[in-house]
Amino acid sequence: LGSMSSIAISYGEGGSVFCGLKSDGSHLVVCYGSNSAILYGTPGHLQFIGLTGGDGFMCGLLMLSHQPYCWGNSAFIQMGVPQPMTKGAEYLEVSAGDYHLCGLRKPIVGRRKNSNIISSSLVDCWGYNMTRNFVFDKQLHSLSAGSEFNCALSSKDKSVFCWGDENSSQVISLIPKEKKFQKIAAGGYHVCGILDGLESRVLCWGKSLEFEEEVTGTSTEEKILDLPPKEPLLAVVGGKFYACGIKRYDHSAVCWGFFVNRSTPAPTGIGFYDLAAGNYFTCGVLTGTSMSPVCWGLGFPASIPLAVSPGLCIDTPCPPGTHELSNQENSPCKFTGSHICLPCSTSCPPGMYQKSVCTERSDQVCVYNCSSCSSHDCSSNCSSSATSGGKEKGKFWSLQLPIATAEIGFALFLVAVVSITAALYIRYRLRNCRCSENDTRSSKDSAFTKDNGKIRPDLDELQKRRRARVFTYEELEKAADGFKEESIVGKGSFSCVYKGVLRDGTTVAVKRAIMSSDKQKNSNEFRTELDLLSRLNHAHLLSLLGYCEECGERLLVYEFMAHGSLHNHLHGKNKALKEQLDWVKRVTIAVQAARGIEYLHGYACPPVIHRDIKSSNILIDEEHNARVADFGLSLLGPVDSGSPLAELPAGTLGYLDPEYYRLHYLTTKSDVYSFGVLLLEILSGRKAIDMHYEEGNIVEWAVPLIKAGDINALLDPVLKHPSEIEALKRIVSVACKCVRMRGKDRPSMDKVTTALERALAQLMGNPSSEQPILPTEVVLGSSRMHKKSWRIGSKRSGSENTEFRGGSWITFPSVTSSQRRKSSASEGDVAEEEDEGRKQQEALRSLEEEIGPASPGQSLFLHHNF
Ligand SMILES: Nc1ncnc2c1ncn2[C@@H]1O[C@H](COP(=O)(O)OP(=O)(O)OP(=O)(O)O)[C@@H](O)[C@H]1O
Repeated sequence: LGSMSSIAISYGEGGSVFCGLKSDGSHLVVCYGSNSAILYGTPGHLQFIGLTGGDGFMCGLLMLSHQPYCWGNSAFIQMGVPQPMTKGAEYLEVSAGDYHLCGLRKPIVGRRKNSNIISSSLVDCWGYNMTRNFVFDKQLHSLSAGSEFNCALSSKDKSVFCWGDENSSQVISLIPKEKKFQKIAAGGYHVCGILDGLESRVLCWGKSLEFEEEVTGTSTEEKILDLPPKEPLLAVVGGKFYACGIKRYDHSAVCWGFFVNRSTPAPTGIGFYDLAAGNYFTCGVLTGTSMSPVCWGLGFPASIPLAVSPGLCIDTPCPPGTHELSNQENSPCKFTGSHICLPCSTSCPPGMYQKSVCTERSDQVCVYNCSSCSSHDCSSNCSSSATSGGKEKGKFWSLQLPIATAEIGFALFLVAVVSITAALYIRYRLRNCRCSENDTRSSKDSAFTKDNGKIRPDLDELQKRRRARVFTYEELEKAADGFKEESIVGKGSFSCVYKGVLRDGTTVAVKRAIMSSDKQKNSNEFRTELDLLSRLNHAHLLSLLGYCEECGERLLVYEFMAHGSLHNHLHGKNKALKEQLDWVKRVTIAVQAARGIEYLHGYACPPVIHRDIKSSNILIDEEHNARVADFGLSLLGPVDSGSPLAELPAGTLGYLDPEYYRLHYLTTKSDVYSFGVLLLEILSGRKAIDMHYEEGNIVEWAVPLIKAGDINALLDPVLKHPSEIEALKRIVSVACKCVRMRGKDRPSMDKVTTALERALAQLMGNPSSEQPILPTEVVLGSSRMHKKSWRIGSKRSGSENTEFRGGSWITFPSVTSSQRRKSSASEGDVAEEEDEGRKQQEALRSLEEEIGPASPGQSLFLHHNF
């Protein structure tokens, strides 16, 4: 509803969405909220001049073509560039009502002077019985759409002109005659305008106001009525049955009209640059440098983490009565000569007087008249400014300093008490997370003994407790041969990895953090990795043996993985390595990696989200077993995947969950997406991002192939197709589900693991899907931490769960694979999987998930790894 702006709202049954132009001057749009059709349809790569929203859809005016472009869902308007579109038509403004969109055309240049046409306006509308070209014999501006009608201001006499469905709105017959307006805003069934002149009073009319009688006469529990403010306003917007405005003197928001009872009121004490209204809620951009959006009312999007542009960028000088948005280091208008114009405040609040007038560059400044203070704000402001100068200052401080110091001291004490209590509580809660009895060791059981004054690890104890050993720098330097270039086995973004041999002959990998300017980041990642790795124990997670933190050096010591990373096998220079990785080995690696991740998600308490699942973090040991490595970015996740962490995106592009990087929703399903990319990489042998392909992103490349049933084009050409091609199809289907756009539509890791295990069994010539899952050690002959008691066809007892090692503060319940299967089976997964096997081909074709990762062209993808 309302006029085009840098921010817009969509509402309706599909959910509420707030969209705004980014505050970085890119003119790109970003949206938050709950209507997935809008969120996933947001054209992140298109630049817009301004935005407008309706019921279930959002539209913007494209910077390049000056034509509207809509996304979301509407039964009345075609999404994309609305049709029919007059060839070459260009628009100055667009505005959306509930089910329609109108655009005010640019005046056509080159017409004869004095012809009537020059003072005409062309308005094109689409949707709700309005799809036609309107020609009005007056020049119009400030187009503003209500539910089922439109209004605009006449440039000549500043009068209001409206058209559309008069029956529902009755705004046309009620237009106040001979009134001049600076601005107007159409709402559901009413229009509000700011009257021309210094008073800047608001005047509203329309059918919405008839509700006054209904409301006052009936239950005030249901609706609340507020009358329009008397103060001068800067801006006005219209909701369904209400309107909101920005007050001239303090930029605060005020709303009037009818509100459903549970609506939150407009926030007080804060100023706004601009507002946008939906049906029952309003959002505004806060004044100051934060430019953060804030919403109120009913049913608004819960959290909007990103700053947005506070206005439209124009390239003409700011008109009288407005001033340029100044002193912004990161101006929202990057194009030369373009700027945002904000209305001048014309009067000062009571008790204040104008210190300087509004200029083109800055707004007026109001200060308190200290000689006649009558409000608390004035007194406190005047006393602080008075005491801030001359002798008074010294006196003030001599009186205030001890009080301030005492206050600060008390505050610090309080913070310390609260922090300690919180820390103790968290520790207590985490202890309660433990399910294993082994964890309840006394802290006196130190794993370290004193040897000649130096702390030395008690290896037996360490082995039992699986705690990290503390190494000296000297020890590790020696082990890694002085950290010479020749000892390097790999490099990451924040570290170099060296091969080393400890004094006892153990071959280790020493990960040495590269000192970057962002020391805090390094340090945080180091500690996260250390904390997590020293506590997590699983056959398919890389074991941390110890660490060293001396003189600013941070080193982690891991088991050495003789065969390097999966990335190196699949994409390294040595082509033979890739060929050696046959289908059984590849799928085994996938199963093992899945088991490691499943353990992080399902068996640790609280769950751990890896956040950086990718082929270079899947390492392969001497016996070709896969281990998930690199917990530098890991987070302890929410207990259920339905409560996402609002985290800023981190990870490796190409593997990043779109929901995570677009909406900052981080759940265990973000790892599932990355794992899906990894599966596609294993199946196809191509990199996650590969600019040699037309579709640089593997998901964009693979999913259409899968949907078309062209599995042959997907599978790595280096390997011959296995006789059990159905097994690979099963994995292809799993991968496709993992990379679904919505996290909630992706399977959980335990389901992924079960499906992969079945596929592996099938691939190895075991056709029965009833067959128990093949343990890794049988496939690859590993002796590491596994019992080899299992044989194909044998039954496995619940106590034979040897995959999970030792306990720790993160709980690892003794759940066996078979138990896992049972629990899955209870959810009907087994049946689903079997069914899936039969309907494989059919399912592949009917995959309807909307796949749309960010295009590789986006700068986002220009990442170090590729
Ligand atoms: N324990 C290990 N044994 C053998 N090689 C290893 C080991 N750990 C890491 N490497 C090698 O070092 C490389 C770099 O590892 P590292 O974890 O530092 O970075 P990365 O995960 O590849 O990248 P980034 O840190 O940017 O995510 C790995 O790809 C792997 O080839």
